[in-house]
Amino acid sequence: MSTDGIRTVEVALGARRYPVWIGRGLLGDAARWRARLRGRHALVVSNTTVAPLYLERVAQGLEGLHWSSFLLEDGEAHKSFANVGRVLEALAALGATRDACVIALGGGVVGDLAGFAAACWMRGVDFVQMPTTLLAMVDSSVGGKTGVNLPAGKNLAGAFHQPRAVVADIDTLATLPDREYRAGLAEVIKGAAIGDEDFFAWLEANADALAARADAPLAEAIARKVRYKAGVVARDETEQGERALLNLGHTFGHALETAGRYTTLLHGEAVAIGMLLAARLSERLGMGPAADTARLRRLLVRLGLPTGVPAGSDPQHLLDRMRLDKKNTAGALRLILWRGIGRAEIVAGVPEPAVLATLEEACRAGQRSA
Ligand SMILES: O=C(O)C(=O)C[C@@H](O)[C@H](O)[C@H](O)COP(=O)(O)O
Repeated sequence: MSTDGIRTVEVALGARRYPVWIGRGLLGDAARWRARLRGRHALVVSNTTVAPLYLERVAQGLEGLHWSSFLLEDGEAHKSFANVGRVLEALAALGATRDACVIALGGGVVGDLAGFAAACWMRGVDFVQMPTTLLAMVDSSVGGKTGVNLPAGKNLAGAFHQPRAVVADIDTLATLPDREYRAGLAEVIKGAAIGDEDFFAWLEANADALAARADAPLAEAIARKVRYKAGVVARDETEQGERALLNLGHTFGHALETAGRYTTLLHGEAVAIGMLLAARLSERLGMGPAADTARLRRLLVRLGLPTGVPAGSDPQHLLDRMRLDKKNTAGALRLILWRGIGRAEIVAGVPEPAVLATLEEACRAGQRSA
């Protein structure tokens, strides 16, 4: 950590390496991030919830540039192709040239969509991530996965396009609703569950402090998760191997999100449920110890996250959704399973009957608790 309390994690991608700055007051610290903007045009993409709170702070740093803003409606349901088209129209209206920069000010939806628009405009211009949710800070803003949802599934269209910088201003979390904050903690837990048992134990020890948003543990949790993810991305930028591990809980989670038309569960909530389903499936396949599933469940519950599928979920429908996951190969499910805390594994050819049985069991339990 530097003397001003800002932590820097570097995503080491050679000539395209970039910093993730984590700390307080960063949106107003234009001297730092403005240096990452190359040209004279900037388009700030945000949403109708975040812009009234933070757009002005960013705007002060854009003085002297030719810039404008484009606001989305808030929510995952707006991460659509139609809205990418609208962002591209806004870039055209701005007269943005190839050295323009798109600034994503908001959560994961804003970041993914704005990044995808940046990847498309004139075949690719710079973008800077300014995440304002915990989930975006610890996960979606880092690593260059951009894209949109289709009615058929989550994130089915997109591009790898790395940002020029990630500006994670922890002050913005002060206005984040509790439900969204907890959803972000799911992505923190995920990192530990995949590959860092010590971090998992640290999360258990600090769960109450994190639930209360205590300053120091929160900054530490963000930095640890970002450091973990940055390492994976640097080793496997385009998910040819190891990076797929970051998808723990996502195949189940994406199916749940899509089945609920992106309105029932927040992404982090779906990931929490999905991780538990992956753990239960691993148990069923004789891979993961039941004690670790229970430990994962306890931590999720302590941090206020859901652990059961929504009432009315249909197992066969969820399985059908899972067949369209990007990790699959022709005719075979490829899932992230685990051998216990800190030991996730990529498993190809997962038998569908076992997946269906896991879903059926979860849906029966969901029915009982409805
Ligand atoms: O960065 C990654 O790689 C991840 O898988 C992180 C996920 O948590 C994130 O939700 C990601 O956007 C999902 O990617 P997808 O490839 O499953 O659509």
